[in-house]
Amino acid sequence: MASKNSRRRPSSAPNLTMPSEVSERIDEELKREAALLREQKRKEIQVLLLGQAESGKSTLQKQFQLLYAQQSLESERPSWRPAVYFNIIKAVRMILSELEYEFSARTEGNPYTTDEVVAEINRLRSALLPLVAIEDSLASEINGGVSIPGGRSGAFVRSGWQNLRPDNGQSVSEPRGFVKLPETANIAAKAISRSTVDITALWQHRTVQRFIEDKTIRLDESAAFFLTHVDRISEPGYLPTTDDILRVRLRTLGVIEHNFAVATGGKAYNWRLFDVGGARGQRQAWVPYFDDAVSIIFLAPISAFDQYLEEDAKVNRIDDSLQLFTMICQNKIFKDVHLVLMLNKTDLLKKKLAAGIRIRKYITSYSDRPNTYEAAASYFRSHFVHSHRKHSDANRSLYYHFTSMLDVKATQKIIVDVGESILQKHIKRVGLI
Ligand SMILES: Nc1nc2c(ncn2[C@@H]2O[C@H](COP(=O)(O)OP(=O)(O)OP(=O)(O)O)[C@@H](O)[C@H]2O)c(=O)[nH]1
Ligand SMILES: [Mg+2]
Repeated sequence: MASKNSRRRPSSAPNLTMPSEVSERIDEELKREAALLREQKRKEIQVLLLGQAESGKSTLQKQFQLLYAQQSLESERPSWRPAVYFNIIKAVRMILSELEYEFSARTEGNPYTTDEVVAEINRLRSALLPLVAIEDSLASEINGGVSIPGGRSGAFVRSGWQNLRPDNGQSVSEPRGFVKLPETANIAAKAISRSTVDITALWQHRTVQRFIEDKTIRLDESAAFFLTHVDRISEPGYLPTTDDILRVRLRTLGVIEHNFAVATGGKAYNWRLFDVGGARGQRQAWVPYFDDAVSIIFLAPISAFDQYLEEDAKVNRIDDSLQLFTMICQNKIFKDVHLVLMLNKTDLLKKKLAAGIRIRKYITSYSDRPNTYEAAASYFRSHFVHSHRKHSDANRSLYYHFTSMLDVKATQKIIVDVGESILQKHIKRVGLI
């Protein structure tokens, strides 16, 4: 009996029945495409690097690059020069503006803000003014002319930023490995070379050192390193060392994908690492990348107990990190994700504790626990582990590591270990496709 539908079809309607060999060919093609896609998925390992701003995500990505794509790091090395100059200029500007503020409210009898000190600093300020004036245009050159929504200033990186150099040609008279600097970076290089003595005098000034010690002046974490190495950096043929590259601070904007070909057990895998901007305003950009991730590496800087968010000065950075981690543990979309926690910046934590900074002053619940690295590391770890236990799917394990992202040897060992466990998870997962 004819169906209702076929009765309704007008007699002029085309006959959609295909010859069987055509339909078989299409079936074959579809199968081939599906098999190709499956094969591609089998080879592709997607990993998200998550964590608040300055937690060390981009530094971990650089360590992956150093381990699995040394060649590409070599070719990018010259691109980091403007960023190193930017880090130096920003630090000088921050020191000078903090000093200006402190001097405007100075009190009688303070040996660090006497008339003589003010006169010395003012002389340095005048000498360094042309250098500081370059900061914004250098940031804009590094950013490729794009500014951060919301008007926040500074330099950041986004996808493909290394190729934004307007001129990376090499002339025959220049030494091998030398790459022409973009215009403003070139001006910055010359200004730094001319100002090396004044930068060092400012940096080593007893008032500056004292204000840094008592946190009147707060600088980016790598500022001290670059200011101490300004002589080396101001040399004409300067090329950033690996240590310089690991220390450079540039904010990540949006999500940047990095690909690494890694051979394991005779098989080639394509690791797709997604490095995200960690500031609060950036976090909504993470969402589209959640679905296909086999693993999340979450970075929590445990040295940040005495620091507050740049986005919200009332929020302690460890609190923010823990809240963010809790949200990730709770999110059902991640219930089958391989979760790795890197309790990062342990070198800085040790340094702060050795300098006598007391955790209890910033985190009252730390109470009268010893102010030692072992006690602090275990305390912070237990908070993250507890949050995971409380909010995660019961079947999901948490793999954690204490890390210092500037230590190449130790970090690479961790990357290999973590990589193996992520690969196991991946194989388990694709086995089900
Ligand atoms: N001392 C020390 N510094 C670190 C460590 N990890 C990262 N840093 C430094 O901390 C700064 C911030 O690191 P990034 O990797 O840029 O931070 P991020 O998480 O990518 O930050 P956003 O891109 O803003 O989200 C850089 O200057 C790094 O050199 C660490 O373990 N120890
Ligand atoms: Mg980053």
